[in-house]
Amino acid sequence: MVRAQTWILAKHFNGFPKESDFQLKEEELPEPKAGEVLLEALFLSVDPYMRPFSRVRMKEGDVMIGTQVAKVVQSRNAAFPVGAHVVSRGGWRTHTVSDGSDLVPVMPDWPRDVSLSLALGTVGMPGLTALYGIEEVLELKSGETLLVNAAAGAVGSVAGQMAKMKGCRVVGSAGSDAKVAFLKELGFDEAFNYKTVASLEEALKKAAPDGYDCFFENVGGPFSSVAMSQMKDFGRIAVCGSISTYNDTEVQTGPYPQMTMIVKQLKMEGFMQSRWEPKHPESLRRLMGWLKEGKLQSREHITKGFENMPAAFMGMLRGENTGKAIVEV
Ligand SMILES: NC(=O)C1=CN([C@@H]2O[C@H](COP(=O)(O)OP(=O)(O)OC[C@H]3O[C@@H](n4cnc5c(N)ncnc54)[C@H](OP(=O)(O)O)[C@@H]3O)[C@@H](O)[C@H]2O)C=CC1
Ligand SMILES: C/C=C/C(C)=O
Repeated sequence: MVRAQTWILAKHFNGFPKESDFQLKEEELPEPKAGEVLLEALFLSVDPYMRPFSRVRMKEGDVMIGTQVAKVVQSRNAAFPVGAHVVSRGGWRTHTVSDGSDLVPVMPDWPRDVSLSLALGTVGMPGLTALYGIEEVLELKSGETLLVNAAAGAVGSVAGQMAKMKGCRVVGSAGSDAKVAFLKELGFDEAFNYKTVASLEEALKKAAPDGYDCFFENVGGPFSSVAMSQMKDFGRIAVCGSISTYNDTEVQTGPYPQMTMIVKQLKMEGFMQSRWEPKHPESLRRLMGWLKEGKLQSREHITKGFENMPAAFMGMLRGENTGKAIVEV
């Protein structure tokens, strides 16, 4: 018998999440049956989607949704032997009994000198999101100018670096001066702190006086409207996320984008990285290749202790993370 800890959604979030919306529970897990494995979590991912998806995909009392890198500690499933590392969609749990259907083995030949936590970040779902946004949605081309917001985060930092690899001019916005310095370290051509600039419009104009060919949108809300007005004619916008709206209790309205889109003849496409799932293995190999070649830098914001999952989640929503937010058990 193993005693597992889980974090439960005690109460649907109303506005910004509170400590009391979560509840830590303990349970005794049964021994794995034929075809099952017992997993021990090593690293848990802290992702923005948990905020909006908790509302549509969860009910109160459910284990918080999420992915983790886990080690197989008991196995009655030949596909997942003891000692294997997997990415599991088991949620906020220290231990999980799984029949294997929600498990993806960590890439074979994962280098010893690369932390397995990156399978939740640069060489995982956020890295894939950046890659598909840049290549499949924007079809970014050499010489183009790209704007990325939430640029110092897990997705934005990879999107910006990929654009640099493609020979683009890249402008990033982020919420602190330390994050702006990080973006410069990554090779962004221009970066600014959207919280302290006197005018977002002026900051965007100053960074790219001729406007933007492409916009990798992670933030939504008022930032989006201002950025849209700075697009070049026939500009392309990849709508990846809308984090500035996730905690809203009332729907934000206007300014409405239609006239700007018509006059500038813009193309705007929302996407989920899961659309390209068949490409994931090859895409992960490409991300790992760039990492090993030193073309892609990766930063993590690691919080220690499973008991700190809610704090890490709320901290990420407040912008405390530079790079990928992770909890190490
Ligand atoms: N479509 C898809 O398939 C996927 C979409 N996403 C989306 O991509 C975006 C980035 O995700 P990810 O890289 O994992 O997260 P990050 O690592 O970027 O962490 C979230 C960051 O969002 C910023 N932020 C929080 N609140 C606001 C706000 N009100 N206004 C502006 N910025 C804010 C903070 O940075 P700062 O200090 O700069 O404000 C914070 O650090 C999210 O919108 C997420 O939902 C992520 C994965 C898949
Ligand atoms: C899969 C992730 C989706 C968002 C919106 O974060």
